[in-house]
Amino acid sequence: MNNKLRVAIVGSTGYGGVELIRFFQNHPQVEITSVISSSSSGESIADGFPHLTDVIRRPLDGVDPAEIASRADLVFTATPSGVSAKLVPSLLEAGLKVIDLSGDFRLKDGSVYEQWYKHPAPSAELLEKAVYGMAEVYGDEVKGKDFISNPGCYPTATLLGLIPAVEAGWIDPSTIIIDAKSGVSGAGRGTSLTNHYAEMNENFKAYKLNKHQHIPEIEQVLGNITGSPVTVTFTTQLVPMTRGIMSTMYAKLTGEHSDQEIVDLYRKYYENRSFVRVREPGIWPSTKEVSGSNYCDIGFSVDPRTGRLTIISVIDNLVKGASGQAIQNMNLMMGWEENLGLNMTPVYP
Ligand SMILES: NC(=O)C1=CN([C@@H]2O[C@H](COP(=O)(O)OP(=O)(O)OC[C@H]3O[C@@H](n4cnc5c(N)ncnc54)[C@H](OP(=O)(O)O)[C@@H]3O)[C@@H](O)[C@H]2O)C=CC1
Ligand SMILES: CC(=O)N[C@@H](CCC(=O)OP(=O)(O)O)C(=O)O
Repeated sequence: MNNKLRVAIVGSTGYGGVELIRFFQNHPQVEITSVISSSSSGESIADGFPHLTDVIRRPLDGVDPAEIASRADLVFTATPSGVSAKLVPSLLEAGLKVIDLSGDFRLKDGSVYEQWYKHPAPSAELLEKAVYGMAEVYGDEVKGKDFISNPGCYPTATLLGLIPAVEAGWIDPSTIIIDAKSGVSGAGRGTSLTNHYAEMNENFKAYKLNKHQHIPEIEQVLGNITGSPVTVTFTTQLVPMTRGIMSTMYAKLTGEHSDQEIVDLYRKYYENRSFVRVREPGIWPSTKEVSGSNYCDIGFSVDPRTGRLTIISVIDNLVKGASGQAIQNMNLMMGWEENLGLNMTPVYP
């Protein structure tokens, strides 16, 4: 008898969706029983993604919560913000466990969501119910739960880089500046002028300055840790590469600490966690060193002249920033080892 967890993917024809499919090929406890599309049901996913030829043989299903519940136990919603907010309530009502990859359920205050996302917020009850699945920080809260809101890509790189120092009180949260860069797959598969090859190749551009929807997510988590409101300066930039996020953070140190002390603090914080790798002093990570993997690599530099700490944190936006982290959350929900199916060595070079 097959005792595998039956999994469905809504938004399977997007970048997050196909990344889930790639990782599930190596997961011993999961069977994909439905790949779902709102626009191409009945077609083969390999029509749009020839790299999935012979990987997924069943045709795409439509978006019907009752039908999904008859085929699967758990559903990933890799759908745009606004879509997840409308769809997830019916999936939960149908009795499915849900892991949502969008930003729709991350912010606990609906009015803050509406201010930054410009869509009607989900109900207060569902915002309360959604567990923010940053496994390294809130893993215990994820265990055994039915509904997880997967963190954003930039917040994942940024928060994993900041939290140990903020929690220890070693940096002043009011001085945090975050300079973040992303590859273009962060914007999804839909084409736009901004992501057009001729616009992005050999180019480097800032966008959504002081207006990015991930600002309140970062501030919500840091505020919960410090116990008082935190505001951050957050700049996002597109770089001409496919995958990867580098988040570079600057903050004032509250006391004197060496690079080695910072490294020791972070190694202690992430002790026994599979996916955060803390670099030796003077060795800083690059995006290629995590590409295709669920790792977040972090490096530091203390500047005794300015009293500031620089933190560099890198992830693959589609893996640790989206689908890999979502699978890590699924593993924790199900009471499995968090790294099940995720032990992928980065693709290098
Ligand atoms: N790309 C990234 O690095 C990250 C993305 N995210 C978030 O994850 C989610 C998915 O992102 P990504 O895969 O990049 O996005 P894509 O744009 O690549 O894919 C989104 C998919 O959603 C499906 N979709 C669109 N409208 C509907 C609808 N009304 N009902 C059901 N499905 C619909 C589409 O497929 P179809 O038309 O076949 O239904 C589409 O393929 C987004 O919320 C994104 O913000 C989070 C972290 C990182
Ligand atoms: C490069 C790029 O465009 N990235 C996207 C990330 C969007 C995303 O992941 O959105 P949610 O997490 O809010 O769902 C952006 O900056 O808006």
